[in-house]
Amino acid sequence: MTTSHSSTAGASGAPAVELRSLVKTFPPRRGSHDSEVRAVDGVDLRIEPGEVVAFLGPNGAGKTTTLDMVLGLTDPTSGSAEVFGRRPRQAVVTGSVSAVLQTGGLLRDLTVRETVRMIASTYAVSSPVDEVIDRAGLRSLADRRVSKCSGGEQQRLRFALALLPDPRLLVLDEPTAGMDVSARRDFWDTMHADASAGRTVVFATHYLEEADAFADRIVLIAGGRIVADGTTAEIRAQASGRTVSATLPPGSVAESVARLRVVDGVRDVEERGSRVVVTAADSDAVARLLLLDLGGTDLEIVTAGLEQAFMTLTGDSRDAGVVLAHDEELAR
Ligand SMILES: Nc1ncnc2c1ncn2[C@@H]1O[C@H](COP(=O)(O)OP(=O)(O)OP(=O)(O)O)[C@@H](O)[C@H]1O
Repeated sequence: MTTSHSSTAGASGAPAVELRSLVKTFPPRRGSHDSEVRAVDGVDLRIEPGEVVAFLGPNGAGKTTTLDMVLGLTDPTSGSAEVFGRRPRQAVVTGSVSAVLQTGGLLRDLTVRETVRMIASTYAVSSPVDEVIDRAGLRSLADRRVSKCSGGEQQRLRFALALLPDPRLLVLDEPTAGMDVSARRDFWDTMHADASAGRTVVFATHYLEEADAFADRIVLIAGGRIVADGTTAEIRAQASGRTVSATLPPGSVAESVARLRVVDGVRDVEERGSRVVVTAADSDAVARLLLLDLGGTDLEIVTAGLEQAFMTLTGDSRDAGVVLAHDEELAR
């Protein structure tokens, strides 16, 4: 299959996306005493043509607001966003960038093919309808009404629509939210095939494994800032270390936690009832202290995985909606 987009090189050699000191604030909610919300708080980022980049972060991290500025849907409070060296709105108008958003935009009574044909007719130049349907993996569903398509199939249809202008940059904001594992896998299989043709792809996700499996590069966002940026392996290395946990004698936890916190190389000490979980560079020293001095039992030492790295870098985001569970099927 051939594609006509020339995403491996920007026309002027410009990066696909360049964000400089990007800030977006929102006023406090009416009647609230809170201060303004700094949704994006000084983001500098350069994405080269052809990269596949995941924005990974917990709820409220600032992913959507950042992508909205890349798409020209909202203006920065300060700083700048450029797409292939242009202002985002110009890039959208010329078809250099398009987006797959989570909701909206589909008419329930049209079929899949009718939908693609209708949107294609709004572009001055568009990819052929049947080619786009094929590329989005929709050939067998082309005559199905949108209302009869599953959530995952409707997302593939939105993907097909985003492909129509043959954009050099495709932006996807949590494209698989609400899909089950098998629908997510199907969606990413389709995306993999398309991205291998050299298109630049930037997507936001809560799913660690999705970022790991699909992106070349992960940009970890928390509190409106980039807290890590690199390949999965690099991110793991940035937060390398081991987790040592043990059960402590009743009544001794608070004192032991205080002692553990001041040990050289200890990054984090967490209390879980009578157990403590310590993240440290030197796990042997911590294990010795726990067993010999603090009366610890049931010792466990675990090498930090990507999940631990994520929590170390963002602060524990488990409650904020980041999906840390492994989906082995996705990570093929
Ligand atoms: N229009 C708005 N008015 C006020 N606050 C907003 C607005 N849009 C976003 N925010 C706030 O900005 C912060 C960042 O939100 P954003 O939607 O960018 O995060 P996110 O990382 O995409 O989160 P999620 O994964 O939950 O979609 C949040 O605190 C959010 O409540």
